[in-house]
Amino acid sequence: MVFGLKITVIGAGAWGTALAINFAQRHAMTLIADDAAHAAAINQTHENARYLPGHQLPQAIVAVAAIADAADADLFLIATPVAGLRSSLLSLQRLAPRVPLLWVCKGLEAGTALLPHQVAAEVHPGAASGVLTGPSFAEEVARGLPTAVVLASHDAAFAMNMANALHGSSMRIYANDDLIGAEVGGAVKNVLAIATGISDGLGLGLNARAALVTRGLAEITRFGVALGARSETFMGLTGVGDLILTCTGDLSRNRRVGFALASGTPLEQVTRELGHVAEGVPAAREVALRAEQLGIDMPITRTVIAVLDGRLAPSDAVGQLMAREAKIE
Ligand SMILES: NC(=O)C1=CN([C@@H]2O[C@H](COP(=O)(O)OP(=O)(O)OC[C@H]3O[C@@H](n4cnc5c(N)ncnc54)[C@H](O)[C@@H]3O)[C@@H](O)[C@H]2O)C=CC1
Ligand SMILES: O=C(CO)COP(=O)(O)O
Repeated sequence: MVFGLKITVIGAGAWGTALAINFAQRHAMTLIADDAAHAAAINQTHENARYLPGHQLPQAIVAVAAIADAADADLFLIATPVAGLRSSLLSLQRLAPRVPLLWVCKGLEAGTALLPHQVAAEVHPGAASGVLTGPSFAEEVARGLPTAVVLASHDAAFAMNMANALHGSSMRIYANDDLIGAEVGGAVKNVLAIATGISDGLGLGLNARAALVTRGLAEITRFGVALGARSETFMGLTGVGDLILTCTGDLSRNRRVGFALASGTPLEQVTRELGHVAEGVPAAREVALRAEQLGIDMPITRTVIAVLDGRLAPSDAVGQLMAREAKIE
């Protein structure tokens, strides 16, 4: 087998592990696990039982416990939640300041409301970088099912080179230079998946879900364009593509949060029992904050926050949206 790049994946959660399985067909993959015990378990069993149980990892994938143990890479893939992005970037800035990097997290940083590329610009501006994002459940990628995603970077040539390098028979990768649009689509669809989870959990029907998805797309587009994105990006994989997947696919953790809230489970218990990150929970407040600063109306996002904060019962949430005055579409 011919190996292309030496790739270090930072974060051996569900998504980092699934991407490592896919890319191991063409590249030499190292996974940074949570700790030494997690790395040892992955290396012994060739399975990541903590985050992606039931999927065999190719023997060639090696897990280690620290970035310093795998700093000699051609490419870094940051696969932590947004909450781990800044610290990962700081480590890379120190250990491998010129090595290209990609992130795959979807959200806005809690406390700063920054998009991932804005965090990267702050702490690690020296390396070529971008986001890999789009409609892609880890479970299906790990099974080798066909998936299409987008590699977006402000540097169009870098996006094309990386798309070519990572592209494979079960993962089609399109290049795009609308980094803002790609990141906004990925961040806000998680909030809307909580909304459709609530609606479906309450049994409000397919009409209500289609309304939430469509009006949600209008919300994403208004927000993204105000931040400098191109509106057509939201008609692509990272916009409507990921929105449909996450709002309707039962593999979505954010959708599952909505379902559990609809059944009356408190948020704290829902997130604890999930065992994985649900980025829509922290992102909702950051999106609303940024939208308010921009003067953008995001009623579905606002309603999701009211439910997350316990100020609005899930059973009243969709009714409240329906009760808004008639307006032009
Ligand atoms: N699972 C999926 O299907 C997909 C996930 N994503 C995105 O990828 C990112 C990671 O998601 P998953 O791997 O599914 O999450 P996960 O919950 O399965 O795993 C998260 C991993 O990051 C580590 N982590 C958690 N908080 C951290 C922090 N503050 N600093 C450093 N490391 C931390 C955990 O220990 C774990 O190894 C999220 O932003 C998610 O939205 C994107 C596409 C698909
Ligand atoms: O981003 C995803 C699919 O594209 C995964 O969504 P969840 O985090 O809701 O599972």
